Amino acid sequence: MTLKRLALLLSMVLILVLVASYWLIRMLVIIPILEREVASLQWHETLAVRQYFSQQQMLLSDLAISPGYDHWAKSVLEGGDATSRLTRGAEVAMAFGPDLSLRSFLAHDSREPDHFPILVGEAAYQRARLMPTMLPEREMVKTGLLWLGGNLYSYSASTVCSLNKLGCTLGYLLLLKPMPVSEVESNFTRLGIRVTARPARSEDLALPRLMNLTGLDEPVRQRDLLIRDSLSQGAWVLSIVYSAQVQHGVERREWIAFVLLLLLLPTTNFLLWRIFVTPIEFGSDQLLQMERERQYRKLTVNMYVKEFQHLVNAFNGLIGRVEKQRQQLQDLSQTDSLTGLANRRGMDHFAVREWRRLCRARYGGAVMMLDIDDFKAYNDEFGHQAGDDCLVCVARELKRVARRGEDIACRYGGEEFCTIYVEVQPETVEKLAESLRRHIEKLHKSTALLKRPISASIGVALVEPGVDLVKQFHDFDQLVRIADQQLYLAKQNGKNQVRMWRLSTAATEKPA
Ligand SMILES: Nc1nc2c(ncn2[C@@H]2O[C@H](COP(=O)(O)OP(=O)(O)OP(=O)(O)O)[C@@H](O)[C@H]2O)c(=O)[nH]1
Repeated sequence: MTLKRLALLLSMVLILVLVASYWLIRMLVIIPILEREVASLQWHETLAVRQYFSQQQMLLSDLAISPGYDHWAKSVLEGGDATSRLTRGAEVAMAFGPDLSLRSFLAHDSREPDHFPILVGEAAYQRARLMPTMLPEREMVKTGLLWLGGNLYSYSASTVCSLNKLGCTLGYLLLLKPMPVSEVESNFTRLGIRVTARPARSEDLALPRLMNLTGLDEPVRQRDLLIRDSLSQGAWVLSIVYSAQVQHGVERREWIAFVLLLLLLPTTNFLLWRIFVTPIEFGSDQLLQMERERQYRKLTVNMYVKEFQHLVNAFNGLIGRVEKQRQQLQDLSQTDSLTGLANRRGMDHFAVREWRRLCRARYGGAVMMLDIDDFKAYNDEFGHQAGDDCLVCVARELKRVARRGEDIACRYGGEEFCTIYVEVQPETVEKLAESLRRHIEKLHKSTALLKRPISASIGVALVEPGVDLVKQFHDFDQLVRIADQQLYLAKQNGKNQVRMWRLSTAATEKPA
């Protein structure tokens, strides 16, 4: 798998992990917390509804036990105006407005005071035939909610005594306060709660009761609560649609966040690409190129990631050390250990490089072969060590005359040396060769290493600037062979002399 694909895959996995994590946190943490919160809020909203209804009943209850109630009730029952201020106790009822109505009825069964038969209207009043005076000590005041003729009422029922031929008959006064459904609904609309009421059906009787708010821990959108009417033994259902809701579905904001997250994909991919892929690709391309060319260099890549940069630094350090060791090995393999000059391999290496330049630039050059005369005799006379010292002394002289960067002096083998001069004037080479010969002649005077005077024969192959070498020679060795031939001629001619072969642009002569 390529790094590009890996980066793409990683960024996709990253997004998926983000979405999955969000989803899990939402389902396992946020929603349960929300549900608890909403359940608590809904509980309070239910409580507010219950309190509203309780308050309505309490108001009637307060009215029924207030001191002016009896007189007011009596006058109203006898046809007085319920809202008249002249009626004693009317102020008690004034708080309820003109909607308040008072009904009376006889106790159906005084043994069951909790269950009043509902008798309303004129008939009930006639049957009650109330005495002009009410019993001051009413046995009880009962309050509740009543669904009557399609309307909702809050009521209070209190006992009264009606005198007739049979004596005192227990009766009831029913104080009714209409609670229009629209009014109830609008009362809760301002709280964000929607409340509707309807008569209960038989299947509704199992619903939880409004006045008993236990077991309402689960948040729901709408809750139906049963209100039992103890007067009529009827029941009705109050439906509460809560303002506090748990949104289980994915919200628009979440979709937007999800889309933004998807848009993050190319962004994260780009960042992964820039931070990881591009530098690594660049580095690996460099490594592949090095492998192809078999030339190892330091990586020139800047990693953004610290650890990767450490790897690059370590690689570069390693390459640096290997290159240094390779250079040392190359130097060693191309250096003569006795004299410190380049050996034959070193000379070949140099020659191949310079030959190309020589051919291309035609700046001229020279190969000088030098051989110590009668070195065997010197060796035999003073020993091998003295012979080595002699070689070292001659090598120093060669170094001295080939000190320019472009020149190279090397030990060609045994007591034979070779110096290559590039970009040099012919006269200079002549002078250098002759001066070298003379210096070697007088060398014993300047160093104690030499036991006696020595001499050297020199053969030179000189190519003047401008000569087209390609036309004349196959390779550099041809020049070396010519110089060697000149050396041979110098030896033949009596040694301790310089023999020079020269190729000028004008000359057409072939080497001898
Ligand atoms: N001490 C020492 N002697 C060496 C070394 N390499 C070669 N020789 C000796 O150099 C001598 C070369 O002798 P020859 O080839 O006969 O040449 P020559 O005696 O110089 O005679 P001409 O070249 O004709 O002047 C041999 O005796 C080799 O043993 C070396 O590294 N150290």
